[in-house]
Amino acid sequence: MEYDDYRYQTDNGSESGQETTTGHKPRILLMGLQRSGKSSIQRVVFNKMPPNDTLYLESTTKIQKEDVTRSFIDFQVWDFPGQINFFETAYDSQEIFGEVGALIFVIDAQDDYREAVNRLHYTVTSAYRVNPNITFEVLIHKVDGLSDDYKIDTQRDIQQRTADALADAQMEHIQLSYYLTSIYDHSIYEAFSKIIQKLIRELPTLENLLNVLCSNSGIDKAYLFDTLTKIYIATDSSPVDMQSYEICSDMIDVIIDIECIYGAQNSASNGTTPSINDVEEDRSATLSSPSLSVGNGGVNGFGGADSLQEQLMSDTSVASEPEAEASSLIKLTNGDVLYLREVNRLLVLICILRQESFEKHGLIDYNFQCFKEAITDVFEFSNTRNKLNSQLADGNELVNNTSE
Ligand SMILES: Nc1nc2c(ncn2[C@@H]2O[C@H](COP(=O)(O)OP(=O)(O)OP(=O)(O)O)[C@@H](O)[C@H]2O)c(=O)[nH]1
Repeated sequence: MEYDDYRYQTDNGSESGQETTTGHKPRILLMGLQRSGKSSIQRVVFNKMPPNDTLYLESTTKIQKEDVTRSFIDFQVWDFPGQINFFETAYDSQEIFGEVGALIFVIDAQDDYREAVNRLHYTVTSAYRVNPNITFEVLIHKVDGLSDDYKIDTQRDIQQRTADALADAQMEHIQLSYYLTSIYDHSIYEAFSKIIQKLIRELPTLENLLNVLCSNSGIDKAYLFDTLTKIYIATDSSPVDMQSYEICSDMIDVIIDIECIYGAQNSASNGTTPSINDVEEDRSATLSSPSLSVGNGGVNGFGGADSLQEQLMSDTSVASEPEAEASSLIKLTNGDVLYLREVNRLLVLICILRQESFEKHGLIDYNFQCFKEAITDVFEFSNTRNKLNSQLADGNELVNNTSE
């Protein structure tokens, strides 16, 4: 099974599999006023840029299109320059907005946001006229500098102004979702997780599978993460609390760092299996059969964290590597256990459970194998359906061309 088989196609804009037939990937647009933080968000979430480095980003002058690769989430992110109006007749708005999955509008909450709200209204109503299937998402961004009360007030005010403007334009049926975000904490990943989940056709099935896994294995909370972006693509139906999400997301970083130091690649070259079962962190982390990294190069000692991220971004050999499975266990001082299992090279499952429940880990492992097989079936099925849809659409195109 190649890793491409696990990638999703969005449902948006087509039951007919439009994205596949045109060869275009589903798009996520980042729009908003100048300096609102669009490029920073793109770099931090998808290119692993440290948040502080965004201080030196230059203003975007034309649309920056980027394919997200080596990720389960197979799409394009378009970063728009804030100063240009893309609904003017000089631009082909059908071409830009026709196939969009989500339009994310970024508002700088540390600035006077009245102009941004006007632009949001204009953008949403104009894009909706071109493509009513777009999901509209509003990031009330840079909230790191704001008090909790002020954050809530700002969100309420922006929501109210936007709702009033849409009502005046008799377009109150347009749905907008709001998120308070910052690149300096997990809120931006949490927001993207929710945004991406709306575009995943298989989400209800994934949630059901996670519910079954949790209830049969004594797991309190389970997240299915895209390893590269740390976006969770599904979770079970128990409520998500920021703390559990943050700790699971941090676990990915811990494992990648450990993998980077003790990783499998160098032992692959000398033919031995790395034995790192006794890696003692202060939280007693154990890691077995590590393969979370997707690089093929050597391990670069303690300076390796960056190089692993680089490998993550640059390696092209991932698809041809044989599948191996990473797992990891971190015991927390409060008696909880974090348990990570690699589903495939792009996805990891991270569970939170009580230490007593983990004593039956044979059962958990067995249930995980069933879960993994079910996930594989779901994506194989989706993949086959996408291919069929694409062949059907190609056939229709051929018929149309011949009849012309
Ligand atoms: N405090 C804070 N600053 C942020 C955050 N996100 C971005 N910034 C800063 O905002 C400034 C502008 O960010 P950019 O990403 O260049 O903004 P942009 O929207 O792409 O701007 P244009 O390309 O001109 O349209 C940079 O100095 C960032 O460091 C955030 O979450 N919090």
